[in-house]
Amino acid sequence: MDKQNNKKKDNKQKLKRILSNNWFIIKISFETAPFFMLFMIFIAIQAQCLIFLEHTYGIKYVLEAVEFHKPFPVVVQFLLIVMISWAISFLLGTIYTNNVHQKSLPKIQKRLKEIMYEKAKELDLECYDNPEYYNEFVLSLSEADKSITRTHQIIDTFFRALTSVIVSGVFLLVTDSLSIIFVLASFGLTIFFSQLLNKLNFSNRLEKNPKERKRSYIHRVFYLNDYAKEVRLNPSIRTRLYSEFDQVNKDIYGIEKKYAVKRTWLHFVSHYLTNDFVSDVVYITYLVFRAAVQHVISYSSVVVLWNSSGDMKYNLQTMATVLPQISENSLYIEKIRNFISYEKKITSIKNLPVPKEPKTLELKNVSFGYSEKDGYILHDICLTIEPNQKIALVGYNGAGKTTLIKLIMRLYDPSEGEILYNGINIKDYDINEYREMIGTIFQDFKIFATNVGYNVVLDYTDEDTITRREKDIRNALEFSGFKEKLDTLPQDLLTELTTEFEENGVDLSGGESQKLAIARAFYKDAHLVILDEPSSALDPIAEYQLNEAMLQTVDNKSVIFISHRLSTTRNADRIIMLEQGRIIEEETHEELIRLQQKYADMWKAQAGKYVDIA
Ligand SMILES: Nc1ncnc2c1ncn2[C@@H]1O[C@H](COP(=O)(O)OP(=O)(O)OP(=O)(O)O)[C@@H](O)[C@H]1O
Repeated sequence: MDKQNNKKKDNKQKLKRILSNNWFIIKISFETAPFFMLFMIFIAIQAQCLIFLEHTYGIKYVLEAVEFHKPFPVVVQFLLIVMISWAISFLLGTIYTNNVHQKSLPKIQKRLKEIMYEKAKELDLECYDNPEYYNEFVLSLSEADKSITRTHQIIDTFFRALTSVIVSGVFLLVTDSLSIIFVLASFGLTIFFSQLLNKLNFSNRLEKNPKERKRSYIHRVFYLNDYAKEVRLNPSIRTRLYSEFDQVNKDIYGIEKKYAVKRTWLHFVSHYLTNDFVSDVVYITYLVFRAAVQHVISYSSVVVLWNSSGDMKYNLQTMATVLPQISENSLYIEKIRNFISYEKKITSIKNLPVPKEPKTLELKNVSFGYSEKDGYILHDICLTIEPNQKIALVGYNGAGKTTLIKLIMRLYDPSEGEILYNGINIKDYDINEYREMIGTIFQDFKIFATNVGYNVVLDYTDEDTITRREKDIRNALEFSGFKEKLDTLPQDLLTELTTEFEENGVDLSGGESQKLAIARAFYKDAHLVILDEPSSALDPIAEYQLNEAMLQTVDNKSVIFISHRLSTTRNADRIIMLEQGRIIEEETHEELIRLQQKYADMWKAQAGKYVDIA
C-alpha cells in the first residue's frame, strides 16, 4: 500500500516537474515577446474556428439551403462572409509567419542564451572536467533553440486541438447529443487498445534486442575493415559465424511468431474495430436511423455530424499526443534548468584586494583529489615561490603538474592544506582580481576568430586598444618569437585570423599559434606567468629562443613553466620534479644532475636531442 502511495506521489511530482519545465520556457517567451505569444494563440484559435465555420457549419448551411430551398442571395451572402473571414485570417497568418514570428523568435532565443552564457561564465572548472556534466552542458546549449521551438509548437497544437474539440463538441451536443457518446467511446477504446499494442511491441523489442545485437555484430564482422584479415585467415571463424547467424535468425523468427497473432488482433481492434468500424459503420447506421426512421435530424445533418465527429476524434487524439510531447520536451528543458541552477563552489570569502607588487606564493601541505572515489592526485605539497623566481615543473605524464597549476589559479581549492599569497590564503582575495594577476597559457589554448592584435590583448571592449597599446603588443609578440610571422602577414596586427568569418583570414600553424598565445602572457601585466607546456608544438630553435626570452626578459615577473623538454627548463632558478603527485626533487639543474637521481635519469634520456642546441 505504502509502495503504491509512493509511486502515486512520484508520478505526481514527475508531472509537476514536466509542467513546470515547459512553463519555464513559456514564461521566458511571454516575458520577452508577450505580443508574439498572444498572437500565436489567437492565430491557432481563429484558424480552427474558421475551419469549423467552413467545413462543418458551412457545409451544413449550404446542404440545408439546397434541401429546404433557401433563397439563393442569402446563401451567397453567407459564402461571402466565409470568404472575407478566410481572407482576413490568411492575412493575419501571413503577418504572423513572415513578420511577428521572424522578429520575436530570435529575441526569445537570445534571452535564454543570455541566461545560459551568464551561467557558463561562472561555472567552476570542475564542471568542464566532469564529462557527464560537460556533456549535459553542451547538450543543453545545443538544445536551447529547439526547446523554444518545440514549446511553441506544443502551444500551437494544443490550442488548435482544444478549439476544435470545443467547437465540434458543442456542435454535436446541440445537433444530436447522443453523437458525442460515440466519439468519446471510440476515442477511449482506441487509446486503450493502442496502449496494449504499444506494450506488446515494447516487450517484443526487449526480447529481440540481444538477438539483434548479435546479428548486427555478425554483420559488422563481415563488412568492417578491422576484421577483414582475421576472417580471411581463419575459415573456422566464418563457419562459426554462419551457424550463429542461422541460429540468431531462427530465434528472431520464433519471437516474431510468438507475438504475431496477438499483435495482429490488437492492431485490428485498435485501428479498425474501435476506430473506423465505430465511426463508419455503427455511427453512420445510427445517424441514418435518426434521419430516415425517426426523422429527428435532416439528411444534411447526417453528413455534417459524421464529418464533425471525425474532426472531434482526430483532435482528441492530437491532444493525447501533446502529453508525450510535453514530457519529451521537459527532458531537454530539465537539462537547461539543471545547468542554470548550478551553484558555484569557488567563491571569494573576504574579497580582499590583491597586492600591487609580486609577492611570495606559498603552498603549505597541499593535497588534492578530483573526486573522493579516485583519491588524492597531489600529496602534501610544500612549495614556496619568491617574487620574480623562475620555477620549472617537470615530471612524467600524469604526475600532477597541470593539477598543481589549477590549484594555484584557484580553478579548484585544495582538499587539504592551504595556498598563501603574501601570507594570506588565496580564498580571501577577490577571485577575479587574483586570477587577473596570473597570466596563464594552458596546453589547450584557443586562437579566436579576430585579428592578431585582439588575440594578444584579449579585450574587445575598446576599439582603440590596438593603436594605444601597439608598442606593448609588438614587444610581447617579439618575445614570444612571433615577429617573423607577423612581418609576413598582409595587414600586420590587424590581420584577421582563422577563416571562420573571413574568407581571407589566416590559419596559423600549431607552433605559430602557440607563439601567439604565449605573447598574451608577456603582454598581460601579470605578477605570475604560468606556461603549461609552452613549447610542445615549437621546433627546437624556436623553443630555445623562447626559453631565453622567458628567463631574461620577464625579470619583473615570477614564472612557472611546465615542460617535458628539459632543455627548456634547465636555466630555471629551481626545478621541481613531481612523481605521482609528490615533490621528489627540488634544486637547480646543475645540482639535480650532480645528485644523479630521477631528474638526472630523465635528462640523460633526452640529452642527445638538445645538447647541440643548448
Ligand atoms: N578533471 C580531472 N578529473 C579526474 N582526474 C583528473 C582530471 N584531470 C586530471 N586528472 C588525473 O590527475 C592526474 C594528474 O593529471 P595532470 O594533468 O595534473 O598531470 P600532468 O603531470 O600535467 O600530466 P601531463 O604531463 O600528461 O600533462 C592524472 O592521473 C589524470 O588522469
